[in-house]
Amino acid sequence: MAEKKPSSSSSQIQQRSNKAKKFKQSESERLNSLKWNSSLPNDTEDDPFAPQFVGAEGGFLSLEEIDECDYGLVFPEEEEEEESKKRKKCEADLNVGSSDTLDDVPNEEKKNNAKKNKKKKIKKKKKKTPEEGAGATNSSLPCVSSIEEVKDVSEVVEGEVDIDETEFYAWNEMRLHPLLMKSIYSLGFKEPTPIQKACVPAAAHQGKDVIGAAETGSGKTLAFEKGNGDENVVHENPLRALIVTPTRELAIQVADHLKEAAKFTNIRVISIVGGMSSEKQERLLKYRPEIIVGTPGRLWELMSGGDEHLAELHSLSFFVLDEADRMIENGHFQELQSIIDMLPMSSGSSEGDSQMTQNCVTVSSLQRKKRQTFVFSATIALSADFRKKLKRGSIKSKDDGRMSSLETLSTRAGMRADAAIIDLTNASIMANKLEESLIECREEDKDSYLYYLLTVHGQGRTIVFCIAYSCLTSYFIHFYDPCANIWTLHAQMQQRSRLKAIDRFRANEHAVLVATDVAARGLDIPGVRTVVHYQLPHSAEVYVHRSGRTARASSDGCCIALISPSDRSKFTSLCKSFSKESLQRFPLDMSLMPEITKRLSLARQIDKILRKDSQEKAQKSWFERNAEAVELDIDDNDSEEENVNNHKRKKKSSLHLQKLQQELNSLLSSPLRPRTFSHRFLAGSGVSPFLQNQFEELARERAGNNTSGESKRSKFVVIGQNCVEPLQALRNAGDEGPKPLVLAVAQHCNLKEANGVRMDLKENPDKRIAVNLRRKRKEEKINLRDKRRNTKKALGRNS
Ligand SMILES: Nc1ncnc2c1ncn2[C@@H]1O[C@H](COP(=O)(O)OP(=O)(O)OP(=O)(O)O)[C@@H](O)[C@H]1O
Repeated sequence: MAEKKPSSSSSQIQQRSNKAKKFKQSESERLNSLKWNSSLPNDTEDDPFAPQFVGAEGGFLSLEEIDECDYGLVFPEEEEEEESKKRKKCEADLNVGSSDTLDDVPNEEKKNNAKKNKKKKIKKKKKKTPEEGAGATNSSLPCVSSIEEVKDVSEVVEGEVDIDETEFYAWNEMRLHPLLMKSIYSLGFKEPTPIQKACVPAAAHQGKDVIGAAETGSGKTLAFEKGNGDENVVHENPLRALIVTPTRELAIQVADHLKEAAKFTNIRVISIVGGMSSEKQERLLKYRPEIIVGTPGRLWELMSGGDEHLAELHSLSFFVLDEADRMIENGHFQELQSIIDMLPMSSGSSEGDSQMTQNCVTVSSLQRKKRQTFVFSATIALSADFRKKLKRGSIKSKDDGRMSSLETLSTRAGMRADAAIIDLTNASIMANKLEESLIECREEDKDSYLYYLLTVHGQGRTIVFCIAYSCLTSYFIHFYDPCANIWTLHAQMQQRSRLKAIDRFRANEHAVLVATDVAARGLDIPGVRTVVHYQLPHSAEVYVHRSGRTARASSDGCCIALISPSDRSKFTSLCKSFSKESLQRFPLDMSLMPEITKRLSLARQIDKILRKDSQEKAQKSWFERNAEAVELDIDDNDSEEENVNNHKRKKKSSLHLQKLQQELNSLLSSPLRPRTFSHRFLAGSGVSPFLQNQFEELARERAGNNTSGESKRSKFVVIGQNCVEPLQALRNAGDEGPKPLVLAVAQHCNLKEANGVRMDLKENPDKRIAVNLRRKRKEEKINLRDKRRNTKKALGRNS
């Protein structure tokens, strides 16, 4: 019988695998001569994970030590295909799961992703030579056939991302894993931020624990992602990294960042947070993802419920506390304490302590030593005397009763005494490019000033922070913008609505988010230009985090605090904690305030009537419902006269309501007018999209009403628009030079005329007052002179 010839593709696979084996052999000889600097122990005898995770001389795997098979960098052997298929299925499920968890992802986005994937595939196909193409078809990972190719990272990414390798010099210096570098290229991060530069070598190359403090928006998330990204993949999928964050939104955001950073690897990331279906999360945990990001409450719920994957804390290589100082605040997160107690103890703790780990498998001391702990926050350094300790670089290994709770927690989490302590915060703790300012006003006028900021300067995204959501009553939100570019976020909302609010806020570049402090920490939404502190927070830390939602990642932004007399002392002590003498006052055009006050007063009256009505209805229906429940017939005991009076009262109130509504609508349909409003031109210190819409609406209305040729006189033209953001307004106020022209709406004029005529330059109120005074004095002088002349004349006549 003729011998069956192996198919050409299988012989190619065979050749490839032989080539890879030969290469590996020669590489391992070369590796023996390489030095590896590591703080980790060399003794790996009793460490079951050592072969996979620890380099030849301890620490992370070096680039030369990377086994390409673990990254899917060689084409899968035939017997591996089955497993690869299984894995892909799991991944697909996980993806479905995660998008389920965030099932508010707009369909369009999903479609775009699908399109992108398609594009990528086409690109890859084009690049492949015939031999490359043969084996690569089964790999879900990039088509790299040998480790030599992996070394030149730019080649791996070529064709998908435009790369000038020299631009990424600083990253290349860090010798990160090629697949991680690929993600960095695709993210377009040209160079590491200072905190990344400081943390990555300590964490990834020296294997150290890290306590990191750096300003908000400085890239701390990616600083600990490096540790995770340098991972190897193990087919038994133990839990490798556990990241704990204080809020659900932050956990989901960090998980998304990690997914992005690990997108070219097989590493799977899920978020475990409260407010979402725990059954679904349990199902996702069955796929044994390597990285879990979660909030303490739900994590502990599932852990204590006996989830197998979560109980495998002995396999943990990385334990991260993000926004650590928030989690140790008094009365918060008892669950975090419990989770930490489940961790196998580090070498710093006594052996006996490991008995505390009830659900955990008992592990060797070596495994415990191998776990790295990372603690991050922008405001760690603010807490008590921790800053001094950070500077001295002294973290005590034993609780002598004088440690701060953060130190206690770090120690309990197994933080080693030689942890790298990186404090990059400046004296003021705030982000470098953040401009702070304040508006002093009465408590009851805060709504008016907020309305002013949003209508006159509403460019870019704005977050308005308050302590309790109820302080900014719904009337403001409805009346400010009925076409609803304003969203709310607070803890009483359902989790799905919370995520939806964030998505919608992200989707519109001029949206407003009214939020409580659940949004203060960690939320990374690009394009937030302004943060308004409608109410001051209870602590300096929260002020820093709130303000840090703008001016992120080297961009600029501003925050404005509304300070009422009762806020003054709180604000002074807040400024003291940042060593600030004074803050700039936000420049205001007070001539707009009377009209704003009028609009708000109408809106308040309307809201009062509506609320009274709905309360009455609710009371009535409550009474009727209860009567019905006990089968009571309700007699209408009111006399005829009372009924008539009631009816009259209701009619009167509804007429009044109608009138108020009409009045408000007519005000809202025209732009804000300054007190000294010229019907020829209108100019302001800045025009928000909202105001701009109003102008345009008005111009359209005028054009519609006047179709004849003689309509020129009543035509509105919107010209010379040059929006002024709050930040710009602040900077202009500081400038000595002329203020920018902003907008002119010209009645009965053409563009030329409008440009040529007087524009209202944005003046500072003090200047205006001075001009008025001068004019008054001049008038008084003239009057006096005339009087004197008259008396002289009269005297002359008499004599
Ligand atoms: N090397 C980099 N180059 C450019 N942008 C980066 C870099 N690293 C991170 N970023 C971006 O900077 C933004 C802020 O990063 P991140 O959320 O990690 O900041 P953070 O320090 O954790 O802030 P916070 O203290 O407020 O939580 C993110 O949008 C991130 O994508």
